[in-house]
Amino acid sequence: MAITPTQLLDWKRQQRPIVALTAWDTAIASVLDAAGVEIILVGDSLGMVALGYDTTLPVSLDTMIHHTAAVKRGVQRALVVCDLPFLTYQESPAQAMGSAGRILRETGAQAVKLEGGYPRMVETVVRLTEAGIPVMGHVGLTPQSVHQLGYRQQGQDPATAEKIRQQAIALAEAGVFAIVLEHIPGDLAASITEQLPVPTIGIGAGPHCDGQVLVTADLLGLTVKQPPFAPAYMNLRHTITETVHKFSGEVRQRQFPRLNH
Ligand SMILES: Nc1nc(=O)c2c([nH]1)NC[C@@H]1CN(c3ccc(C(=O)N[C@@H](CCC(=O)O)C(=O)O)cc3)CN21
Ligand SMILES: CC(C)C(=O)C(=O)O
Ligand SMILES: [Mg+2]
Repeated sequence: MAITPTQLLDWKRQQRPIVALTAWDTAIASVLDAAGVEIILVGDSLGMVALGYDTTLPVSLDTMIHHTAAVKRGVQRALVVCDLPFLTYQESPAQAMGSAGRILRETGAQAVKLEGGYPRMVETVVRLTEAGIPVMGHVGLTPQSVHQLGYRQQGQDPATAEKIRQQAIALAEAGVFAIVLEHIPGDLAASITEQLPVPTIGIGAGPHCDGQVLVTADLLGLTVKQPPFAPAYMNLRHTITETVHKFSGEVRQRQFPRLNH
């Protein structure tokens, strides 16, 4: 049975933590899905990790659709969420409807995610959810605003902390089924999590969110430069390097292929 946004709401009520990870291709998506991850996010961070850009801003809607369709083909159970990329939704609710509509129709993803909160995104979230499109919010460090915010932790002083809280409340009232809280103090995330009726999914937001998300390449130790809040659970760069060295050695010694290959 596929995971639904409604189910995740129940999980919050039952205080059952939600596991979310990113993917951008069929191979990794199918492994994450079989391993029991609840949410697979096709994050626009793929622009940085898979495509080598310095920021997420160059990622296009066509690129997100291309990768999300690949991810969806590898997934049976997890909820597949696609990031709306920079300037494909901020202009107007109508623009957001067009972009989200293409994502759902052309990829089979069940939901979209957008960055930002009150007042700009509220009307957009209302319109999308009224049209039957589940929306995930994202506040705190919003990487599409890197040229205003940098990649620093947000909400350190009481005024910006309060602004982030109000954005989260407004998004929940507008109808998001979950909200990503990125790179904010743990006590702020804990207090927002307690206050909101919808699940919070933290990244660099402490242990008291309803779920956690990481960029899978960070989790696996494949990223060149990890964000400070993203611990590598293994060193995949090292493992791949050793394996390639082993293969290279066998080719150069004419040990590969062996007769049984
Ligand atoms: N691989 C990867 N993982 C991520 O979590 C991620 C991306 N890419 N790309 C999109 C955004 C960018 N993220 C980042 C990137 C860097 C920092 C970071 O280094 N922060 C430092 C220094 C900030 C500064 O002053 O520039 C910090 O101490 O907060 C944080 C979040 C999170 N997101
Ligand atoms: C880090 C997550 C929340 C994200 O937005 C992304 O991967 O693009
Ligand atoms: Mg993103």
